[in-house]
This record gives sequence, C-alpha cells and structure tokens, in this order.
Amino acid sequence: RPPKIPELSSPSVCMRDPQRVEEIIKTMQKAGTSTIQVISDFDMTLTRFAYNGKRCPTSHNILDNSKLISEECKAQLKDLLNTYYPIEIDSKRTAEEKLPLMVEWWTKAHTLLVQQRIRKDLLQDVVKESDAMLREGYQLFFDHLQEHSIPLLIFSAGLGDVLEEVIRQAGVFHPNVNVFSNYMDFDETGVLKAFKGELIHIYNKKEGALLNTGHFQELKSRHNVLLLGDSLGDLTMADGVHSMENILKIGFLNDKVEERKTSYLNAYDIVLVKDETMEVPNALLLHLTSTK
Ligand SMILES: Nc1ccn([C@@H]2O[C@H](COP(=O)(O)O)[C@@H](O)[C@H]2O)c(=O)n1
Ligand SMILES: [Mg+2]
Repeated sequence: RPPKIPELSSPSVCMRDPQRVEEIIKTMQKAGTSTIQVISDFDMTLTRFAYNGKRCPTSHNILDNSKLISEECKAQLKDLLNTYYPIEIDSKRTAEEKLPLMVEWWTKAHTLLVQQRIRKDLLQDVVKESDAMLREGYQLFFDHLQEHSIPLLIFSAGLGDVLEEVIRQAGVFHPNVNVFSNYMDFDETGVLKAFKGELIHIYNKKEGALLNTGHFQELKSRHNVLLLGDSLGDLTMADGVHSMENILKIGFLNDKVEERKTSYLNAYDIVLVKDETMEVPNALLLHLTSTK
C-alpha cells in the first residue's frame, strides 16, 4: 500500500489488488496535476447515504418530500421508491434485467413531478428546507480541485436543478465544476412542463447528450481519471474520455454490503464500505497533487 496515504489502511477500505492501486497512484502522481480530471456521481457518492441511522435524501427525494408535492403524489412517489429501489440494489438481477425497470421508475417519477406544476423559483427554498447532506470533507474536495484547476464532472441520474442548488448553497459550485444530469424544462411562467433532453438513468451514464457535448473533447489532455461512484452503473461514466491512460475507480458501498461486496471489489479499484466521509478521496487528491 502506498505508505504516504495512511487513509488507505482505514478499516472501511477494501481493495482486490492493492499493488495495482499503488501502481496507478504512482503513475498518476508522476504525470502531474495538469493530466488529471475527476468524474463523480452525485447521489450517495458526494452526498451521504445515512446520518444518525436515518437515510439521507437523493436529489429526487429532496423534491419528492418537499412542500411542492401534494400528499397524494408523495405517497405515489414513495410507492415507486419502495418498488424500484430494492430492484436497483438487487445483486441477484443482472444490469440487463434491471435496465427497463429503472427506465420505468424514472419515467413514472418524472411524469408525476410534471403533474405537480413545480415552480422554479421555489427550488431554492426546497433545498434549504431539506435534509440534503454532502459527505464530510466535501469542502476540501471541491476547494482543492478548484485550487489546482482540476475539472470535476458531476454525472448524475438525479435532478440537475436540485443538485446544482445543493452545491451552490454549500458554497462549492466552483467554475471548474460541470454537471450532466436530468434538467427540468420550465414554461414562460416558471412552471415545470417537462424534462429536457434524453433521460439519464443509472445504466446509461455514457450515452446520449454527454458524448455530443464536447465536454471530453475540451479535456483531451487530461488522460488520468479519478472516478467516484456508488453504483455499478457509474463505472461507465468515463467512457467518453479520449485516449485514457489511467483510471482509478473508487466505489462507495453503502447498502446491502455483504451481498454486493464481491461485485464491487471486482469492479472498483478501491471500495469504501459504509464510509460516510470524503477522507479517502481527499487523501488521494492531496497525494496526487503533491510534487514529492
Ligand atoms: N425517482 C427516483 C429515481 C432515482 N432515484 C435515486 O437516484 C439515484 C441516481 O442519482 P445519481 O446521482 O446517483 O446518479 C439512484 O441511485 C436512485 O436510487 C430516486 O431517489 N428517485
Ligand atoms: Mg449515486
């Protein structure tokens, strides 16, 4: 294990191949800060999964539980969550089996949200009044990337308008941050009428809008990627990166740990088990941006 990163010896850290991790870190550190980009999922990756034993909300949940949603609609959204979330984290079903069901979940939820005639000008209050919580250490994470001019792409199947507000209110929506997500389309009076563009769900985080935006085109010289996710669907988030040289994949394993540990260890280089902090990603970033 890299001796300069004691956080990698924390009990929450699991690695299938620590030597390989060490090699990737060494190569990336040698290549230098100007070659690095960070691609991160949002819900349950940059935000906490639980706090004081209670689940923290996803960007969808922030809106679902808010004053902008009728009691009847809240119950319908909750039913959807109770039906589809167990499918999302079911280790016995394949991604192919889950994909159409996930599309069904997102589509039904978005249809319900549009029926609620949500007002754009109230989203700020909704986030302020919510239990949204970024992971401990988020400030250092965002500020350090900004200080070192490292681009951060947040690639989320959540609600872009809501998640942007979360990071704005936390004071970390710096100019190096780019967000790809599901954005709301409001009519001329500021009422939600639809969702923009192609739906982003947990199993298409490489297709659609993102590949045509030129985002990765602009970052052509950044061949070294630090990827952060909490779902196996997050692993394809860097697929658009041009001539990638190294990728270090960090996965937060928040729920159903025993059932899912093997698949996470096979897919992610570093697995953080029930770790609600940014300690390990931060330690890695500090190391990668150090010149020693
Ligand atoms: N109606 C929905 C649909 C999805 N979710 C959760 O959002 C997560 C996706 O957002 P990422 O930032 O992680 O891409 C996903 O894991 C679902 O559990 C939801 O809460 N409500
Ligand atoms: Mg997530």
